[in-house]
Amino acid sequence: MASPRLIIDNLSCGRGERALFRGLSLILEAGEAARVLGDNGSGKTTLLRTLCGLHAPFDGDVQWQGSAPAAADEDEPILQDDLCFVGHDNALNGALTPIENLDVLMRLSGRRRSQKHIRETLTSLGLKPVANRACERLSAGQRRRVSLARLWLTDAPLWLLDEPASALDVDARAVLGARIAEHVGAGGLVLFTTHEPLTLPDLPVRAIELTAC
Ligand SMILES: Nc1ncnc2c1ncn2[C@@H]1O[C@H](COP(=O)(O)OP(=O)(O)OP(=O)(O)O)[C@@H](O)[C@H]1O
Repeated sequence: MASPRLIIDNLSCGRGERALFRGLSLILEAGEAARVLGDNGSGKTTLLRTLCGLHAPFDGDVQWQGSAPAAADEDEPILQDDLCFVGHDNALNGALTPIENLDVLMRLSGRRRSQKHIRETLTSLGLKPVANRACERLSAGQRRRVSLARLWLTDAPLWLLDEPASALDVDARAVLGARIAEHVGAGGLVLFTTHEPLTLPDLPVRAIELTAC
């Protein structure tokens, strides 16, 4: 099987009728990480959501594993099996525990993970004491860690991460940075945004600047 590759060709994106950026082209190969740069409101989240198929691009083309992402209004699952999207929001149900939330999120991405595996992952991220507590009763940083735990549970090659370090303390940011570097070192691809300091050890990171319309 060919190496995974994300191709973005002359992409223009926006919200509603309003275009935000134009002319974005990028080829992200296996073993590469790229950071999307731009001011608040420049369209970084819109870009990542478009790449997932949650919005249709205004113009241009996106290819992942040789095909365009599923359109948001199709009956098929929006998230493809071979990408992991961690959005700005944590996508957690406040009434469910971290274990229950991760069970659901992994199933939605086409994977099943045992409770034991999920519990061990949460423990490794310092979340053992809250693993059975409703997520609405967790701190902001704890909720972000729960959401990011998917990065230890998924085997998807492409990660799209929107502000993954938000609400994380220094130690958790270091753990996240090491996990991203490990994934890329193993041939994964990561496209991320961040306003927080995020160090990726020994990893060259390409910079992608959005050009405002
Ligand atoms: N649901 C929505 N409907 C209409 N416009 C939206 C919606 N969500 C965001 N926008 C607008 O789209 C623009 C781009 O938003 P986006 O979230 O992509 O920016 P961003 O670069 O990720 O910003 P930040 O750095 O603040 O996270 C903003 O002007 C925002 O007001």
